[in-house]
Amino acid sequence: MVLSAARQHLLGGIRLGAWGQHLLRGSRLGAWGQHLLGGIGSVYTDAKGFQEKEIREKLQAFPGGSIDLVKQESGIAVLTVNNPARMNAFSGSMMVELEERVSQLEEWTEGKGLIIQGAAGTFCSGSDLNAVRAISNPQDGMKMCTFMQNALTRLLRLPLLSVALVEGNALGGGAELTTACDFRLMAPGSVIQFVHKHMGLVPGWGGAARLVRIVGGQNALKMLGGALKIDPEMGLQIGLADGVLEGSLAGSGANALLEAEQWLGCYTTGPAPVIRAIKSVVVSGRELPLEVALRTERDVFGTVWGGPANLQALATKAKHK
Ligand SMILES: CC[C@H](C(=O)O)C(=O)SCCNC(=O)CCNC(=O)[C@H](O)C(C)(C)COP(=O)(O)OP(=O)(O)OC[C@H]1O[C@@H](n2cnc3c(N)ncnc32)[C@H](O)[C@@H]1OP(=O)(O)O
Repeated sequence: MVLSAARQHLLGGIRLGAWGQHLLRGSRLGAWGQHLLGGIGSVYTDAKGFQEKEIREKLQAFPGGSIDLVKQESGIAVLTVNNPARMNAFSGSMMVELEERVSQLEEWTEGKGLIIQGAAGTFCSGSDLNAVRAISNPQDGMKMCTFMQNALTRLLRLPLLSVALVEGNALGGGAELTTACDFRLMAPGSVIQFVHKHMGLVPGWGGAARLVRIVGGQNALKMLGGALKIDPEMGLQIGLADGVLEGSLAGSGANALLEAEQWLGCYTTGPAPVIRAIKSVVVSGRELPLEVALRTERDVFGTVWGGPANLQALATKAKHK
């Protein structure tokens, strides 16, 4: 395949999942279509001076907790931020595990949806403050941010419809993590709060850039400037929350998860290639200049046109009443 200089530039740092690699071999897809269907990857690369291995080793020096992934037959995976003794704060090793779980999801070609939750009824209280204290110099802070921006960008670009199931608190980096999902569902009594100003900081995991795209610049300024506690009602009002869990079902982790699965199921019902193509055209529309997005949409369209689901729908003379 011969790539133009511009295409090569665009491709810099992109990691293909297995599906993307498969499509790459002799397919009709353009470069972005290939990447989108495989889950396009990184913002930073070794070539751009990002020493991932070095940062990974540094983060591993701060252990504790885990990031647990369960891929279900239904095509919906559940990712759990698990460090309940610290209200699910992210240790360094959990940051590394998050990146590894994202890699596993990039390889999961049968997947359609993803739910991110915290263990034990609360979402995530951000970075582990013990680790934060140990690396509180600008160089190390920027390295950690680079690593997390990469992981969260790849997470948001997965060809899966993703939802953050927010129970309890999503604070600091935890609030940023909610913005790396397509949707946010809030349980009664839950709070999303960018506490960064109170810590003398701004978001660094890409949370500010994503927040502006979700709620607009005005609301983002208010949320960051006031370190506002966003409850479910306010979340719905400003478009941060896409739904609020029923009070009757909330309160127990298992029920909240069940409710989130039902909610997400409204959007993930159908064949995986179609659901993944839907996410891919939305990512391209969200992230790319219009002309590139249009070409990508055409290319992704080509993967489903005349495909099994399309032919079956044509054969059954579907009516959409
Ligand atoms: C801001 C930028 C940065 C980034 O983007 O990377 C960050 O995210 S920094 C972290 C920002 N988050 C915080 O500052 C959270 C601080 N914690 C709290 O406000 C409270 O602990 C709260 C509201 C999460 C829970 O309050 P609650 O009264 O219900 O419980 P405890 O305070 O008793 O907490 C239980 C236990 O968890 C420990 N904990 C909580 N959060 C963290 C954290 N982020 N890092 C490390 N440890 C945390 C807390 O210290 C308690 O431990 P204990 O040994 O019992 O004292």
